[in-house]
Amino acid sequence: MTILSAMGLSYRADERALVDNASFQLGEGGFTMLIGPNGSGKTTLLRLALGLLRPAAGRALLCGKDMSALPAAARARSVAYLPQGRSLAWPQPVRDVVALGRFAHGGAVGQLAAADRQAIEMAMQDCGLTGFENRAVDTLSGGELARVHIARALAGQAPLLMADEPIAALDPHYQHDVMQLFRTLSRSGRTVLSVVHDLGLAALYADRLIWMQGGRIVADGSPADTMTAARLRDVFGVSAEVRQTAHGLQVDIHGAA
Ligand SMILES: Nc1ncnc2c1ncn2[C@@H]1O[C@H](COP(=O)(O)OP(=O)(O)OP(=O)(O)O)[C@@H](O)[C@H]1O
Repeated sequence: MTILSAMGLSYRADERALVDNASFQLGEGGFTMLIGPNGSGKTTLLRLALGLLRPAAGRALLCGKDMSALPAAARARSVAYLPQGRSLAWPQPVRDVVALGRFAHGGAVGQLAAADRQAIEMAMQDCGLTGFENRAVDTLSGGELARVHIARALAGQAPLLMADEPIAALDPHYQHDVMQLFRTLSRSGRTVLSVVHDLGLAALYADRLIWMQGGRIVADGSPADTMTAARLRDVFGVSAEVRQTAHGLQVDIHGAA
């Protein structure tokens, strides 16, 4: 079953094509990563696919329905979106911020049902936040706060998770932890699409890589099929070695090409 269908999406600003005729489909389950250099259009494509930007051409369908026509609450129950720029100015406790992820289910803070509380506890546990529940979010480190945002997105238990650089602030342990968590979620039927900059993690954890360059999708397939030294040179301008090891596909970046 197709969960998300992006068909010929294009977006222009300042007389420039930021996304140009991009098409992809996501089925049930699977961990897909959107990769590409800075400014290649990944965030813009995510926002188009979510119906948050109006395309110059093309359509985005969620389970066959036009994404932009869906009421906000229905969309939030179907898609958890973890945007790139995240800030929290107020000193709320961690648990209350994670609870915001239940809002689309009617679970406002202060009137949470048992199912809401269970989803919140599970999301905090999955993100390594046990013991942080009552900490004010303005006292957290950047990495701890990033995990709170991920937990908030997970608490909604939406079938589709779209995340924009969710692990940028995390140390290697938590980067792997979150990638492993996303993979586990995708194995249990949730569809995960994430922008990731770390090509080593992309090679190790993704089922599928969608490569962007200059606003266009230039490759789409498994890491084994698409992650080649030639493509890394072409798309990212780096000299790299890609090899299959006992731990999976490994990418060694030697430097700028
Ligand atoms: N509203 C806008 N008006 C003009 N230019 C824009 C607008 N939104 C994005 N851009 C430009 O479009 C290009 C693509 O931006 P986008 O954020 O989609 O890239 P990205 O691949 O997500 O980049 P990064 O990896 O740096 O986060 C960038 O050059 C950006 O400056």
